[in-house]
Amino acid sequence: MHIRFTKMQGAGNDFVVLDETQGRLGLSPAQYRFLADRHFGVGADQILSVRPAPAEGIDFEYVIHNADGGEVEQCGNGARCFARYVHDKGLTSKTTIRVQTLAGVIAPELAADGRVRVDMGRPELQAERVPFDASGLEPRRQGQAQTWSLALDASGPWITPVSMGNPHAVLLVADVDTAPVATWGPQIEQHPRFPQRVNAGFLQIVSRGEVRLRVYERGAGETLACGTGACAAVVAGIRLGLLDSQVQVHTRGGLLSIAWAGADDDAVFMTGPATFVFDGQIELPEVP
Ligand SMILES: N[C@@H](CCC[C@H](N)C(=O)O)C(=O)O
Repeated sequence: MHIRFTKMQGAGNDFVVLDETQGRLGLSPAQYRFLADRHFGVGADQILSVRPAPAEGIDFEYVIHNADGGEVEQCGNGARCFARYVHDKGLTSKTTIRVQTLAGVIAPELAADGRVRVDMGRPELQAERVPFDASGLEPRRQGQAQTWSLALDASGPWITPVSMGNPHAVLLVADVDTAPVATWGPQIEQHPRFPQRVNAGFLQIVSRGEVRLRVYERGAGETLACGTGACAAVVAGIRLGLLDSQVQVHTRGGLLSIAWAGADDDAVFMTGPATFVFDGQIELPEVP
């Protein structure tokens, strides 16, 4: 099968975007993995599919597959690229679009400066809803947050579980450059207390309005940036009493601005870049 695609990136988190507004391509998990493969395919952290609106009041459906071929609930950097794609490819003239994801409706908005601002919805901090299995564990309270030990070694790590529609475990580190992302990342991602696996965020507090962040993503490994990871890290940092409501998040691939007013019902807002890289076409192998 021969398909057309667009390569995009948001703060270095890179995507293959597929237009399925005129009909589904019906790709298998192995074909998503092929597209994401950096040696044999195009190369991407996630594959984003643009589908027609599933209901009244919604503009598009946004479907996300990780590089491992699994479908996931949410992707923040992808949401910005999705909005830039549907607007610049002429699929809509709206500058604020309502997008259905597996995790609910989000609302990206194209800003005048070229960046995209996304209402990412409200975070979920109830451990069992992330989901995180805390049975038999004693939490440690810090500020308004609870942290839990994953008992990987004597130091913990102590994590704050947060859902942004997809699951995150946020842990504080002194320096992201020396944090054990490559060793702890996969262990946290696969930890049995996270029944749906998890994205692991390593958060360094620089000041009350500035952090550095590295994320080992579920189904993709460490990426240059993770939008939902940035939202989850700022929510955790605010609840831990360490951050104010507007935070600049430095990732390895760029800067994301996150705002959260701090109450359970408040939505998290993320602003950042969304960049077109190239259009292409590729022959997909017929793999199930
Ligand atoms: N890169 C993303 C998150 C993509 C999904 C994630 N790996 C998961 O499995 O939940 C972002 O920018 O949010």
